[in-house]
This record gives sequence, C-alpha cells and structure tokens, in this order.
Amino acid sequence: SHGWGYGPSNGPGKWVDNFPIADGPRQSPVDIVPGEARFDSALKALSLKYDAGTSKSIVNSGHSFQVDFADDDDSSSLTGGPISGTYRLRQFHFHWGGADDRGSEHTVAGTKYAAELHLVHWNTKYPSFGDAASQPDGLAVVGVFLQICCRCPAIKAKGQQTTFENFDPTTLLPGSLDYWTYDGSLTTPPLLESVTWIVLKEPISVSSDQMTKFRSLLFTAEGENRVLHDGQLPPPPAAEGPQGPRVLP
Ligand SMILES: CCN[C@H]1CN(CCOC)S(=O)(=O)c2sc(S(N)(=O)=O)cc21
Ligand SMILES: [Zn+2]
Repeated sequence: SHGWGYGPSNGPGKWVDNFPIADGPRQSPVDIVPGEARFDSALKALSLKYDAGTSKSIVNSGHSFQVDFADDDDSSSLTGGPISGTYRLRQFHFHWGGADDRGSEHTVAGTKYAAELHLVHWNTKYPSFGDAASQPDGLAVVGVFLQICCRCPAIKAKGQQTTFENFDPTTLLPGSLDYWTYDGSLTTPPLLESVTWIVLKEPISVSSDQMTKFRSLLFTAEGENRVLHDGQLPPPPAAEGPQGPRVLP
C-alpha cells in the first residue's frame, strides 16, 4: 500500500523509511509531564484573535478533516504566548482514535485523551505558508484536548457541509488559555521540525456520540480495506434486524 497512514504497514513506525527526520531531535508528539515542566516567567499570555469571516471550506484530507481559512491578512492570528511577531491561522483539524479511551497525539503524564484539535498558524515574517512550513520558527500549532463528557448539553449536530463559512474557531477553545509549550514538529509526514507547540492545559468536552460521528469518517478510497484513523478496524456494518437498522449506542 503506497503512501503513509495509520495502518500496520504504513503507520508511524514505518514513516522513517520515507521521512528520515522521524528520527530527528525535535519530533512530536511527546508526553507532557506537568511535574517536570519548567515555569518561564518571560512567557506572555496567549492572544488568539479569530474572525469567522475567514473560514473557507471543510475538506476530508484523507488523514483527517480540515477547515481551511483565508490567510491573506491578519484577521485570524496568534500573538503573544511563546512566539514573537504574528502567526496567521491557516487551518484546523483533529486527531482521534478507535475508542473514547485513546486518540490524542500528545499525552499528559501518560494520559490519552479521546481526541486532539490542532489550530495551525504560520509566521508572517515569511512570504507564504509553504515557505514558513520548512523554517524552524515557521509554524505555531495550538493543541486542545477533547475529553468525553458524561452529561453534555445536547449540541445540535450540523448536516453535511462542503463550504464552511462563518465558523468562529473561538467556540472550540476552553475557558482558560493556560498552556505548555515546546519546540517540536509536524506530527504527520513530512514531520518538518518547524512547529512551536502550544498545548492548552484545559480540555474541551464532547459527547461520545460526537466522537462516534468522527469515527464514521473513513479515509479510504472506494474499494480499499476500511482502516480507522489509528489503524483499528471499524466494526462490521450493522446487520439490519427485524427491528430495522441497528442504531449505534
Ligand atoms: C496530512 C498532512 N498534515 C500536515 C500538512 N501540512 C504540512 C506542510 O505542508 C506543506 S500542515 O502544515 O498543514 C500540517 S500541521 C500538522 S500537525 N498534526 O502537526 O498539526 C500536520 C500537517
Ligand atoms: Zn494535527
């Protein structure tokens, strides 16, 4: 099977074959151990300014789904925190697993969350996103953990959308912007060591139903075997019993 993925033959353990930087000095993700984190009084508070008008589209990138933003001005940008200058929001996407007990890329003292949101920003000192992506200070990704909440307010799920206009990513942020930060890399090929990671300490809550909807997004072309995001095989399609199609719990 060509191309990287999350299966047994093309998953993270194999990426080094085509992307030797996988053995580099600043590879992400990492396990964050709060007790070993150093407090740095020089760090500023994070400043995230997002304009819903810059959201453009939602796309199944084959490895996740991604919401792309117009980045031809500073309307949606990140300043403060560990970075200097202004970084523009380019896209956000999620990472999740085959069940609620796993799926995040970063872990906190070994704890896995059900999913992880990545808001990808690029340094405007470079002429374009593509240029920035290969520079050691080119990207800043804000990571937000998703935890399963037990009694969630019923959040109405939207229908299918291809254009994804007027979405304000601020709605995806927790109450506190307290963060851990370290210099790392893209967590997928090309694994470029160009990311200042800013991982928020406070998770956001999602319902198990919403996670089930994430998992129903399969990233295979027609006819290929179905593989889930973390390489786990999905359950066989529900058999239609006398009572009609089985609704997933
Ligand atoms: C599936 C491909 N993912 C990558 C595509 N891009 C790479 C640069 O291309 C020129 S990117 O900068 O949009 C990012 S950020 C990101 S993560 N998970 O570390 O936040 C992965 C990727
Ligand atoms: Zn990511």
